Amino acid sequence: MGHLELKNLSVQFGGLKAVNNLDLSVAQGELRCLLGPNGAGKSTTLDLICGKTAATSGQILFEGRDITGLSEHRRARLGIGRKFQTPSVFKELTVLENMEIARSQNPGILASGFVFRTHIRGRLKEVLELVELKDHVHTKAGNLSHGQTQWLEIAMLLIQDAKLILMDEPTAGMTIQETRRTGEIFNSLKGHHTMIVVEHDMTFVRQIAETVTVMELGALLAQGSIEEIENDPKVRAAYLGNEVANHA
Ligand SMILES: Nc1ncnc2c1ncn2[C@@H]1O[C@H](COP(=O)(O)OP(=O)(O)OP(=O)(O)O)[C@@H](O)[C@H]1O
Repeated sequence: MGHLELKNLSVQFGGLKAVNNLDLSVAQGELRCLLGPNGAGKSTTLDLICGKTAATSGQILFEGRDITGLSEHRRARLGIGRKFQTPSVFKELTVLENMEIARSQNPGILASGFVFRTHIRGRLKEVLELVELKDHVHTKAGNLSHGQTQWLEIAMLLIQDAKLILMDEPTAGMTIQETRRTGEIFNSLKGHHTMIVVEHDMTFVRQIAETVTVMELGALLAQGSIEEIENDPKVRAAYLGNEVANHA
């Protein structure tokens, strides 16, 4: 039994089956890369898992529990964290204040900041060190670089102890150095957090990949190691051929 299981999952928007009878099993602590051409249904799959979109049919099991009918909020409470493409940090607040809010999940609890600091200082330090923001705790989030803002968001999911982290193109807009560092961060999270990462940057995918799942037209096209995927004629025809051509 995987940490997360999608069984025959579908969602239909009007006449379009954006996700079509998808089966997927992701093990505890695994980092799964999700690839596929534009419109393949990758983001919609993340929407279905976090509860932003309701499934038309099929099942979603998280830690063995059927969460298909639960609200987005309830799923978040169970430890499913989503990082969207657009950052959702509070720009006027510092890195530390953003982390405090993430931890409390309720801005009203800021008043208990002292208790917060004493209790989770160790973990906070560890997380901020990991994302290289420990020297920026008093920097306003609005003054961080693009890469740092993305890392702050990841740190906010980590401090919430998200068990399953869903990320949609986390390296979009990052420099080569920031992308590489993001890969190192993800690699160090393996085994501790289950992650599903939608990505187009193949250099990054090669850096972090364990099992790779490729979608096309809402369905599973291929699954395997990065070598298997890159050498799969079906995948090359549907996706990687274009990617290589686009980035040549
Ligand atoms: N809320 C919605 N209403 C109607 N159609 C939608 C909705 N969300 C997604 N779609 C459609 O579903 C299909 C799958 O979209 P999705 O964004 O999941 O693809 P993707 O694989 O993430 O693509 P990309 O790589 O471009 O982000 C697309 O044809 C999209 O237009």
